Amino acid sequence: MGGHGQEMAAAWLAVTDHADRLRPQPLRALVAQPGRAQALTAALDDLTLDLTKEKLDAGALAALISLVQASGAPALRDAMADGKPVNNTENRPALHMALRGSVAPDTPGVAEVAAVRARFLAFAEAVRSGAYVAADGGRFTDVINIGIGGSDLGPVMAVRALAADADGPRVHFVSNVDGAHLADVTRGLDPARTMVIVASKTFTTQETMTNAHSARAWLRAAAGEAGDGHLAAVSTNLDACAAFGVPEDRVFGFWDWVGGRYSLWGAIGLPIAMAVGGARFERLLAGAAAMDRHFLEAPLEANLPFLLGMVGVWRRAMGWPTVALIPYDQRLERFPAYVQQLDMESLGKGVARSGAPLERSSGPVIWGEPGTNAQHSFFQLLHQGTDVIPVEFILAAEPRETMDDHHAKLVANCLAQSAALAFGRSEEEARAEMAAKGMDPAEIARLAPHRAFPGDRPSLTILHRRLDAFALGRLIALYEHRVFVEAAVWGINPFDQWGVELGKAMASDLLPAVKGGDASGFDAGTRFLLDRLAALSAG
Ligand SMILES: O=P(O)(O)OC[C@H]1O[C@H](O)[C@H](O)[C@@H](O)[C@@H]1O
Repeated sequence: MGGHGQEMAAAWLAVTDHADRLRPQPLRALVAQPGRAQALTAALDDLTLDLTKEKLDAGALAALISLVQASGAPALRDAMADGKPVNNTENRPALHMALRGSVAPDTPGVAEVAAVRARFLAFAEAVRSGAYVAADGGRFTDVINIGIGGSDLGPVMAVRALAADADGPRVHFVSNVDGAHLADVTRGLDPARTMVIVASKTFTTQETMTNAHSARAWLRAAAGEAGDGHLAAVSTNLDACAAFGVPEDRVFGFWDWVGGRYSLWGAIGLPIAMAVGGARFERLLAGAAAMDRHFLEAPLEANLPFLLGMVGVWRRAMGWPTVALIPYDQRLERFPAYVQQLDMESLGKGVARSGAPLERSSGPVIWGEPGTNAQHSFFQLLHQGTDVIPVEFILAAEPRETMDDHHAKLVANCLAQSAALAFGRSEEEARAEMAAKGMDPAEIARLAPHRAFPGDRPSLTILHRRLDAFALGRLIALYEHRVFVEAAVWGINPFDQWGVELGKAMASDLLPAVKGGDASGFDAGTRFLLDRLAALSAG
């Protein structure tokens, strides 16, 4: 697996040559080239990827396709779908596609997927319908999901994204070990009416277990031991769930071949099913499965995840280290946070699959907030700052809320931003505009440099018909597979996350000292902070 040295070196050289050729070419000129829409857009049904405002052209794209081919990414994709151990540092397959029916059912390890799905969807329906009731015989009105990382971000993102379809209990999320999180979520909730799902692949994560114990105490304070009937668990660690006091019939399992950040398609998705019901959850899976088919079958030049991956590789070749992800969709407000984990935990690596140091930059810094809000805060820097920050816009043609002309305004703003970033406004244009308003010439001269926009800032737009469960599933799977493509080209294993371990281990070591124990073994800086903390909390 992986590319062959010489072929890869030549393919990289071609890509960097194109990057050097295109870097000085203004987007104004590139976008005006004929045939750009044919060469730089692609679609899967209504889902459209517009790369016309990326600093790319057909020649650069062809070089990127050759690079992808030389890297062996298509063969690695097929190996993933076949259940081969593509997660080479943990010696296991990465079979999240099995959770939406996109791998052969006889693939080793996936036999239980459908049965577990049927169980957790039935449980969600029982809570929603009132067939499964609270200790006092009444219905559950609220659900709290306790989990962190992949056991939180997918569900919280999806539940917010699908708010238009929410017809079940209200679903809340607690992730942070900061007691403020649990306190703020439980304040105003009635423990007699609340179900708590403890979601943790390992069932050992400090934050989740701490919150789980406190939440169980909150339930028990209201209903005694019967409060335990309000608990459910999602984990691969069934013994630990039993030890925590959740009986088997309310424990929903998954498998070590699902990474946390790829797990919302299985039982980790229980809070989504609680909020919107099993039928919509199946639509979410169907949307992801449609993207899986496309990823597995479409030719590279028309394959959305491959194209998006190539753009990611291209941006690093151009020297741009960060990406702003800006959904023009309020309900996708947690999508950037979700993609942060998906992308940065997968691609934030400095060594290749072989363990050799990477020769090139790998995953970018991803960040973002929904538009139009972002326009009124950090877009200043995107337009006039000294760094080029590529933007990914996400936009639906149809709103879920038809309210006056809100949606037309949202759309106009999104299109305006990508055009403004690409084309800017020259100093001459700024001057002419001020002159047309009759401004004083000295004032025009003074302000022109401040009112000019350099432009030439790339972006892409992902457009779909409307945000529903199917479209959301498709969009998430698009980003999942894009990460896979980038990892394959850079030669990274995207399925491990050893980089989160060190801080966890140090936190365990520090806990006794924070509680007042011996701190002499720690470094001087840490001892200073421990002393200050002790002084401040005492005083
Ligand atoms: O589901 P859990 O085992 O509680 O893990 C929760 C999260 O914590 C880990 O440290 C990883 O960084 C994440 O990939 C994971 O999703």
